[in-house]
Amino acid sequence: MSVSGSPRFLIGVSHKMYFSHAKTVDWCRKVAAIAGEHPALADGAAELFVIPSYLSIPAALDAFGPLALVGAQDLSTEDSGAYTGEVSGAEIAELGCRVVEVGHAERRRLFGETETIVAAKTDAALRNGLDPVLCIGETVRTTTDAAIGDCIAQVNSALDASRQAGHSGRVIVAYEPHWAIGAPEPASPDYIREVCGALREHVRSLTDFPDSAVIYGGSAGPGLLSVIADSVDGIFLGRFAHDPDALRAILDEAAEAANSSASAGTLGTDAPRRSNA
Ligand SMILES: O=C[C@H](O)COP(=O)(O)O
Repeated sequence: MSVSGSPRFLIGVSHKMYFSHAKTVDWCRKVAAIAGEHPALADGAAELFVIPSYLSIPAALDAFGPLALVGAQDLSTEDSGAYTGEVSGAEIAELGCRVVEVGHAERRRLFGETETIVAAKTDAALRNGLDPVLCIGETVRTTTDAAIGDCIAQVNSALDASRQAGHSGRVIVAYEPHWAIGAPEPASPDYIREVCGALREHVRSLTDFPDSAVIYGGSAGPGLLSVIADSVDGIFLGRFAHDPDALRAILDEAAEAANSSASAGTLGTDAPRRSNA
């Protein structure tokens, strides 16, 4: 059975700083070959986005063509000027990127990114026509209620500058509990379901940011999407997508989960509302 309408699951991968340029090119070619023949992408069950290092963006764009959205791991708060070492959203968009990561836990923890900077970067993405992959999450393991409160506050804070400037667009909220990043395993399925379910409800109420979505990241890998599919719009992968075959397995899961929800008649309610895919 094929899935009609908007892609049901966003499957994102960030390479962080793990790969050399040569390794990135090799990975992109292998994953593009998988994506080109995978029914999940052909049927609209999944949409892939790939975030390599800045220098490998043109090669990733070449390797994937229309098979995946390509993005950057960070962007400047500014669009041009005397900001040595920075890369603007304008240039990222000019290259053909469609998404950009903002506020990843590692940038907050290692590079001092504050809520104010995250909000400025989210706005820089939106005003340049890029979908921010807005990374949020509680720093320490806590109750789901506390995590939900913390995460909703982070989403609202990140969107504040754009609201004031009147900029809107699709925001891909990547819920990544900091304690689950770089860990042996993800947060438990029940924990993810509860937090992502509440976040999804909140994000769907943000009428200034239509088509927005909530995906889970933090040691995600094969086997996870199948058990959290009812509560998320996708997953965000790091280390456990380094093997291209792992990504194939996750696309298999996306196809199966999308077909099950279509058979159960829940696709219309679960599917992220999309306009620019
Ligand atoms: O950007 C991706 C996330 O931080 C997850 O990374 P990880 O799966 O290697 O923990």
